[in-house]
Amino acid sequence: MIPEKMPEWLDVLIQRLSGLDVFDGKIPNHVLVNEYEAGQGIMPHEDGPLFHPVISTLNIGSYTFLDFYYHISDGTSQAESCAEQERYFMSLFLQPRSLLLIKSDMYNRFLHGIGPKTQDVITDKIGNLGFCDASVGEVMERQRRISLTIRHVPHTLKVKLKLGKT
Ligand SMILES: O=C(O)CCC(=O)C(=O)O
Ligand SMILES: [Fe+2]
Repeated sequence: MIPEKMPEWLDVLIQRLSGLDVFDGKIPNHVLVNEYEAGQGIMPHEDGPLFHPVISTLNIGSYTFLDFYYHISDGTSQAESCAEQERYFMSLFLQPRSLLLIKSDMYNRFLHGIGPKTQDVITDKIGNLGFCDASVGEVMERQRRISLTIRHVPHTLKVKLKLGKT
């Protein structure tokens, strides 16, 4: 990764996050902005070793659900199946204006993804339901959502990127 100066509006957020001391004293240097219209999701994946050991996501706009799945190589009976549905572990309810931190087992042992849905029915498979403004059986409509995934990349190149005139 080639380092570039953060836009000021992101710098403000990064400073506030750094103050929470969730990055082990490091200053986050990588931000991914994703936009989802209702019905758009992201396939189950792992973020890999580059961003290990913690990723943080600020949720803006709509709520969504982040779904967790066993790795095929996990060694548990659920993981033996290749079918996504059977490898499903649980979901987290991501509320608007909330901050999500993924680390430890949730980073290492599970894939995460967002289903391409426009509507959700709240179930008891939601790990953080007790902390959310939602109850089992409730039906919710997804709207446009923007996520800022803020991470620290340990190894960056020591060159500056020059765009435009040479
Ligand atoms: O939008 C999100 O909350 C998840 C994004 C994500 O998992 C990723 O970009 O790796
Ligand atoms: Fe991810």
